[in-house]
Amino acid sequence: IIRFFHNRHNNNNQPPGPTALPIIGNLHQLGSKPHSTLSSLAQTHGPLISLRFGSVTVVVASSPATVKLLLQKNDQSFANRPIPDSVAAQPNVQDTLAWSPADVPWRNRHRICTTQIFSNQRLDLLQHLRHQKVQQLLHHLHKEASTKTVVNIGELAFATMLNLVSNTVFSEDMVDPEFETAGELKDLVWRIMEDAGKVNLSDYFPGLKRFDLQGVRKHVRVSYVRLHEIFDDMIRKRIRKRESLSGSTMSTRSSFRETLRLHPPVPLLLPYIAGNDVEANGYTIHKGTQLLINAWSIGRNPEFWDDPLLFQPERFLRSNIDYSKGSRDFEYIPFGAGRRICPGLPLANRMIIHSFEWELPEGVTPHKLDMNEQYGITLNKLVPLSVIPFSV
Ligand code: HEM
Repeated sequence: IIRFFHNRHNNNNQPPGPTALPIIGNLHQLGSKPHSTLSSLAQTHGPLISLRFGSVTVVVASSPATVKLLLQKNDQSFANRPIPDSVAAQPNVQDTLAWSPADVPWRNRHRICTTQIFSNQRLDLLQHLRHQKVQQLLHHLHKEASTKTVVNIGELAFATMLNLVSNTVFSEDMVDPEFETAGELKDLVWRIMEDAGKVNLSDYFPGLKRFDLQGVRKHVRVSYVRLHEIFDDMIRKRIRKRESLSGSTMSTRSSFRETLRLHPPVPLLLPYIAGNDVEANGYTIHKGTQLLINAWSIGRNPEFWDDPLLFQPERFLRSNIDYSKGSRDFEYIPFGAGRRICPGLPLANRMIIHSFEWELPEGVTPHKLDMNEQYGITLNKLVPLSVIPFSV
């Protein structure tokens, strides 16, 4: 009760929002899809809203301009994250990059990630290890397949990547009426990726010295560039062929980006906490307030995206913006933004898993797939996708 009156007293100039009940605040309003509820509330109250989750005051930003203001202009004030009790209960939370305070050790570890672990050069060099892991995963899936027949991707998901892959490759692409034509593309991807993954390139490419790392790197990079060029070229041809751009295309890269726009695996990013009072849009975000960023809502905002609910990978090809690192104007932020942006982005961007062949279980057709979402810190499919892996 003291907290309730204390909070009411402190409400001065907070961003607007729905009325909060004593003790529970707005928790009863969130429902099973908070990202979607918060998006609707933003339509009523504006792009910066205040709520109370129990005794915690939370501000939610739902427009690119507010995200830019908070995570770029005021990035010092929002450098830290509140640690939820459920996370704090786990061992060594302070040692994880995601939840540690933005102090000098965090900065060093973040820098090591960017320069040593996820740099393009390092990712190129370690590609063969990732291939090995994929092979192990495939092996596991085959064993599963021989015993259980159907593999539940939902259960296997290591939250972000596999969800994303399952959303992109299975759900949206399979709905494409021209999906049959993907066979040719798959052969092509397979060939190029195999080239890129050859460990001992000297056997494969005469003239390349065994330990000529420079050459290996060059080749690997060239392979990726070639892959993307070929995708882009195929899509352009298709665009020319069919003046109307409805339906999906077969570009892996654009399909991944489009999937991330419509189904961002971390819909509210990870929470931030205000280190001091911050003025935004004429309101005050008080020190200690939690900040959520609704990336899900921003990706579906008709002000920034034409026909936002349609799955149209072509939109990324038509745009001149370089989306590989998010966007300058903050309308595309599936990896977050600002100083705590996801350091795994370069790895996620190139994890095109190409070794899988899948079938839907009998009686299931692409059009019947349920694309509804289930909320969690990572967004899952409400009905997990079941598929049968075969012939690798
Ligand atoms: C599709 C794949 C992925 C998506 C969509 C994704 C998304 C995100 C998002 C939204 C955040 C929070 C950013 C913010 O609060 O502004 C984040 C943080 C983080 N991600 Fe990722 N991520 C992906 C893959 C990866 C991978 C592959 C790694 C590492 C191997 C990784 C490591 C991290 C770490 C360490 C943080 C915390 C950064 C910090 O707070 O300093 N992520 N990610």
